[in-house]
Amino acid sequence: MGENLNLFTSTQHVINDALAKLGYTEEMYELLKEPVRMLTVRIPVRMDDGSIQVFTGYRAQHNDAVGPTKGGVRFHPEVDEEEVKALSMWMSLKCGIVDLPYGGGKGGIICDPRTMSFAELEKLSRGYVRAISQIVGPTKDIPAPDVYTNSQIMAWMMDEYSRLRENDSPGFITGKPIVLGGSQGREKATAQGVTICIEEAAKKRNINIKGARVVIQGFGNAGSFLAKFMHDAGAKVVAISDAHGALYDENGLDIDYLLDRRDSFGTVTTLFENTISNKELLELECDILVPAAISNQITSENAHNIKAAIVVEAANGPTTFEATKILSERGILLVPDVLASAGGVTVSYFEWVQNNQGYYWSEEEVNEKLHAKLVSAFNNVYETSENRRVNMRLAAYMVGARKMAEASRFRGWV
Ligand SMILES: NC(=O)C1=CN([C@@H]2O[C@H](COP(=O)(O)OP(=O)(O)OC[C@H]3O[C@@H](n4cnc5c(N)ncnc54)[C@H](O)[C@@H]3O)[C@@H](O)[C@H]2O)C=CC1
Ligand SMILES: O=C(O)CCC(=O)C(=O)O
Repeated sequence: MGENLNLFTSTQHVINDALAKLGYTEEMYELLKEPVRMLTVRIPVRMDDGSIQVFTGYRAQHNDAVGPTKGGVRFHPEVDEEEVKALSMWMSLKCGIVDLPYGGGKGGIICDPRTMSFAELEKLSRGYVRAISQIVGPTKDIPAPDVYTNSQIMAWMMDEYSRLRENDSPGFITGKPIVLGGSQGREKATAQGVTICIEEAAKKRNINIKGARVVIQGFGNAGSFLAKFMHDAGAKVVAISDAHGALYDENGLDIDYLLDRRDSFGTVTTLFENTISNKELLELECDILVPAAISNQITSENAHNIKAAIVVEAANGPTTFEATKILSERGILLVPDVLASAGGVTVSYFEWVQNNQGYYWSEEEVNEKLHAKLVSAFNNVYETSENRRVNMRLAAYMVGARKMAEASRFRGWV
């Protein structure tokens, strides 16, 4: 039988293992094995040429025992229902790992924003909010940015929701522009969280970040800010990539120049002639490898060829479960997505808290609180992995699942 590349069913396997290790019954797995709610919507948009295009969108809410559900909205041509379900389950785990009062949610629209005008994107964003408005809200389910969505799209969505409710509702969505109630530090938060995990993982492997060779797949929100943080910390970022290819320089790339030249979709390699493939990038000699783009990048086919000592997953689902096993057996320290990429939702939570209280914090305050949460989460997962003799992914699932399982039990659901 071939490798399981289905993100949803492979996630179910690990949740099942995690719950069994924690001593929960089969009934708890029955509850947590898929989202409690899944809405599919069709959104008609009048395009600039006068034609009508009907887009398909989703919103999945995995488990709301702990509190309202929370998670980003992805605009991408390859969005599908099972992927959105898996992404919502990972959000529940992330919120458990960093101890936020949320369950997991996630949304997506099948579209390619790179080929759409500003006006078309605005209509699509507003249409999506109208279509899902019954099941979302500041105390129900709070969206945020993800792949190919940004603060402008969050602003349109917040405005549409506020108009529908006839109430200014900044707490409906996070990742907003600062002037509309966004939080200091949210834009860079995912990369900050990944950086904190890299620092903690490097300590465990006695790697000095200064001078360490770092390879990053993806140069969007997560990847590009991470490249900057690593560069500023004295690491040598030897390769980065986008959807079109990768750039490699064994002496280190000029990150400030690349940041200056990348477009709003995280594309920069098209400006260069000398590129390598994303596949080659993953197998480069380096100390730290960070997949920060899309899912299913490290599989049983290339896991044996990964040269990094540490793999830190900024992206959601970049490593298959079979590849996780191979990397762990090879002694590579894998920091899983549900931990490494939790910086984004952590600062989204801070944004929501600030919106609810109407009082705003400085960037230093946000970063300090983020640092404390991520260091504690990393060490909790690492210790669980050591003490229970399980790999870091299973350990993270154990830590993440416990809170929602307990909340579900206390509510009398199981
Ligand atoms: N933005 C956030 O706050 C968070 C993002 N993430 C995850 O991080 C990953 C990246 O997200 P963002 O940086 O926000 O997205 P983004 O839209 O800002 O950037 C995506 C990057 O991935 C590249 N890419 C797209 N398709 C690719 C392909 N087939 N092969 C190689 N590269 C490709 C794009 O060219 C771009 O550089 C995703 O898996 C996302 O779910 C996770 C937690 C929070
Ligand atoms: O900021 C958020 O609420 C969610 C971010 C997200 O979608 C993710 O962590 O995958």
